[in-house]
Amino acid sequence: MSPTTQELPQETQRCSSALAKPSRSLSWRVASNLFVSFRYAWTGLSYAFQTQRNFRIHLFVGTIAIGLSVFLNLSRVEVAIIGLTIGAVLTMELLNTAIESVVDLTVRQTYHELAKIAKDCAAGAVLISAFASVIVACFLLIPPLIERVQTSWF
Ligand SMILES: Nc1ncnc2c1ncn2[C@@H]1O[C@H](COP(=O)(O)OP(=O)(O)OP(=O)(O)O)[C@@H](O)[C@H]1O
Repeated sequence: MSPTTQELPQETQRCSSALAKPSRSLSWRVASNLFVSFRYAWTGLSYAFQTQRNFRIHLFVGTIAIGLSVFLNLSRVEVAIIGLTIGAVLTMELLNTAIESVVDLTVRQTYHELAKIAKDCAAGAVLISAFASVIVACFLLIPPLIERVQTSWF
């Protein structure tokens, strides 16, 4: 049987009532306007760039892929598809970093099976998106690249 409202611990009641409000009163700070929101988002991107080696690798490879697609005169749709896949990989990497931080905040340096599942699944999501982007790049970049090499060499 579920406990009545009076039986719930005070902290749980406080959290429940805070969650019911749209003001997000549980948050330590809420962005006051759109500009401030963008500044926080930039801080997150900058944190990921400085601390996550994989994020830097994906950004580097993505920049090469976009440069190559422009150099090879790919159609606008093809460049857009490549851009979307790069965006997906970087987004997954950021979400992976966010999940890692929340897990570390929750369990600190103790081993927990659920912490392992959360981190492994987040890492798996990055892997899937990276794998998909490699397939897309193979289909869209390799054939015109081979063609370009053949016409310039032979
Ligand atoms: N608190 C924990 N409890 C159980 N397993 C953990 C815990 N912390 C980390 N692990 C295991 O160690 C692995 C590596 O942890 P880490 O925090 O470096 O994540 P990661 O996804 O490999 O990091 P990155 O994306 O930066 O390479 C996790 O995938 C998970 O299997």
